[in-house]
Amino acid sequence: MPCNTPIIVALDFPDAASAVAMADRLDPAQCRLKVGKELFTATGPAVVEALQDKGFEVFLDLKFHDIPNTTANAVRSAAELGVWMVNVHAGGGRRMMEACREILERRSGPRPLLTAVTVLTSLEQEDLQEVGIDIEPMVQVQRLARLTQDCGLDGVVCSAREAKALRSALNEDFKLVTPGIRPDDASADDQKRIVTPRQAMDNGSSYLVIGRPITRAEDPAAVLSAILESLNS
Ligand SMILES: O=C(O)c1cc(=O)[nH]c(=O)n1[C@@H]1O[C@H](COP(=O)(O)O)[C@@H](O)[C@H]1O
Repeated sequence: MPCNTPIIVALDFPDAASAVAMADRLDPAQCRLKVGKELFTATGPAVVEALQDKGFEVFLDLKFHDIPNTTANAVRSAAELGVWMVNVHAGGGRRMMEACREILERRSGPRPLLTAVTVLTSLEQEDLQEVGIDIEPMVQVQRLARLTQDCGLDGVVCSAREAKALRSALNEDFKLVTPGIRPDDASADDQKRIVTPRQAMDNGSSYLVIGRPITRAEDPAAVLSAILESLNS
């Protein structure tokens, strides 16, 4: 059954067994799943296939950032896995992002959505300053989002705090993928630019990436259902 909700559950687990056990508690009609660096480094592509076999669409979140040739070939390898979405860092620049889009266009078969991370949701202004970026996160996100759209990618990963401003500045179908989502009663953990699920949707997010508030809950399916309900109320 195709998934028609905006929720992407981040499976940040150290091994395939834990990730698959979590997937078994979730419903592919209610969410997509995200495989990131921890899980993929530990297990390789097998876990992606196992999750797909259970009916889930998978966002392969490896945030590629390298020279254009290396990154584009990595994106092609991700596409060969049949994933629904793959991402790169917008900071890799125009030539890198264009090479990634072009390699997907040249390939036959289903094309994953290609998105670019703008400014990580764990960063705030002081963190940017320390790495030589003397502007507010919002300004840097807007700059990188415009560049990403210009390079022909499908969307960006950003905080839902920035989604409202981006939604009005970018094409209607440009995807805004927003992690750093926290229901009112949840701990922020290491996230800084956080937003509630409902507010994120009201701000114009296309997809909400949610990890620990669901995966560390005693009853992950119940938390997911409550979040979905909060979006409909
Ligand atoms: O690309 C991402 O998914 C991502 C980008 C970003 O700016 N911030 C961010 O938290 N993420 C990912 O989103 C997930 C958030 O997980 P929780 O903080 O547990 O909800 C993690 O898997 C992060 O790797």
